[in-house]
Amino acid sequence: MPRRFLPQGPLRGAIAVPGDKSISHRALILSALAIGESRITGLLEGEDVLASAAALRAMGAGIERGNDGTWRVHGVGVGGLGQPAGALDMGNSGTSTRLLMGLVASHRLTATFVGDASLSRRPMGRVIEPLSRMGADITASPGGTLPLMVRGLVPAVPIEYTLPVASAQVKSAILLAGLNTPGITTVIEPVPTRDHSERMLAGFGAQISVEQDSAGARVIRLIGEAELRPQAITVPGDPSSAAFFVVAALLVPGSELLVHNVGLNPTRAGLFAVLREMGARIEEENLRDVGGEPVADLRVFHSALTGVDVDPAVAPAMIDEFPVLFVAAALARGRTTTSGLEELRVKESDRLTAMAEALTAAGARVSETQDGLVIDGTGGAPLPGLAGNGAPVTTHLDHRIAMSMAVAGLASADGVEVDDIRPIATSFPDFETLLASATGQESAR
Ligand SMILES: O=C(O)C1=C[C@@H](OP(=O)(O)O)[C@@H](O)[C@H](O)C1
Ligand SMILES: C=C(OP(=O)(O)O)C(=O)O
Repeated sequence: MPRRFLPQGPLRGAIAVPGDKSISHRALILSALAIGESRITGLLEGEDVLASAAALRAMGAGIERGNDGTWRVHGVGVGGLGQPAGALDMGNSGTSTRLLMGLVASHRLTATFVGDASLSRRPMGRVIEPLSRMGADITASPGGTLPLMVRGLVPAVPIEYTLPVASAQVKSAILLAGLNTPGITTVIEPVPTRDHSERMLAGFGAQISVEQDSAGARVIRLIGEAELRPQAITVPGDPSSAAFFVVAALLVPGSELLVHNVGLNPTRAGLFAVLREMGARIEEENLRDVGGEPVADLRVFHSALTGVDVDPAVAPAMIDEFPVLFVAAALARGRTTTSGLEELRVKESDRLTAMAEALTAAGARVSETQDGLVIDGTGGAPLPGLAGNGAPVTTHLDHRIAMSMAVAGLASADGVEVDDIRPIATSFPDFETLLASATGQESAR
């Protein structure tokens, strides 16, 4: 389904972003493993999270949405999941796949994981390797991709595993497998990644500790055969969704937008730090704690941005925000360079190539390196855009490419046409409604 995103006037007023996708997956999974009823408010009702919910239901958890939007989950206890009747359809969701593979690895059941064309290209070897060491029997398609089958082992074998790639999904898969494994499962993380699993496991009563070793790596230890207590969870707003509105408000002259309910966990907030370094005026208001996570409202003002060299060390804390950062860089003054971003090539699309092609088509000056993009910005002038003259940009079943190029369209002279906006529903079903509200277009729709 194509859509043309035309230049718009300022973004004003206030919006609230939907629940955090990473935290929503974890809230459902841990609730399904607690004994008794958990309640979740603010759950992201995007396709990715709903794929996790459907899979957990298929393995025996009771999961219902109340009319007031609260989700009730009847957990079956650690070790209590049962054999699903059919294949588990993970749709477009890497997080669902990798976390649930971890869960199945230490349960007495066999599950087949399938997904869409994008997910079926993504590497699963990174979870197959440690989960096989724990005793799971995993048969994957050539290249270690979906469809694949996981036969869990009970009792599984605890491992000590140093992450070869900075990946919260791999870390979480091992910890989830460790929940039903006797003994201590240890994950060593040389580069810190998002820590929602650790925080939420502690909240559910698991015995988990995090220390730094002498080399500065995080050492996470989980005592297995855990008993989880049901919780009432409020999911904070997703900084990865807020990112599109923050960048749009920075780029469109005259904007002043209040974005309510933005999760600011330091392992997720890298984009806001980089944007401030580029000269962005982003103020934090009403800093508070929601569900064990720091949250604030962000007041964002149109700002003149200057290109920067982005330190690769910040990458894990903004790994999903690079596509929209590239849009900000395309309108900044001077050059922005990024490096150390090989992981972007194995997301829903190859996000380096996809964004280089899309931004170039919209008139930006971009060159692609092996591990990053180099972008020479317009100095605040709108991108030429490509409405009406040229093929629509290709989003490759990648929601973040679609939303990033929508933002580029707002900040362009002629608009940007995106070939397919359907993937946006995987993480941000209300994106277009909120965009219409922030740009004052509701009545026109
Ligand atoms: O654990 C998570 O919830 C996620 C981890 C990241 O993936 P990697 O673990 O592959 O870096 C991120 O890109 C993804 O959107 C969500
Ligand atoms: C990479 C992403 O998600 P997943 O890995 O869950 O598909 C994302 O949302 O940008």
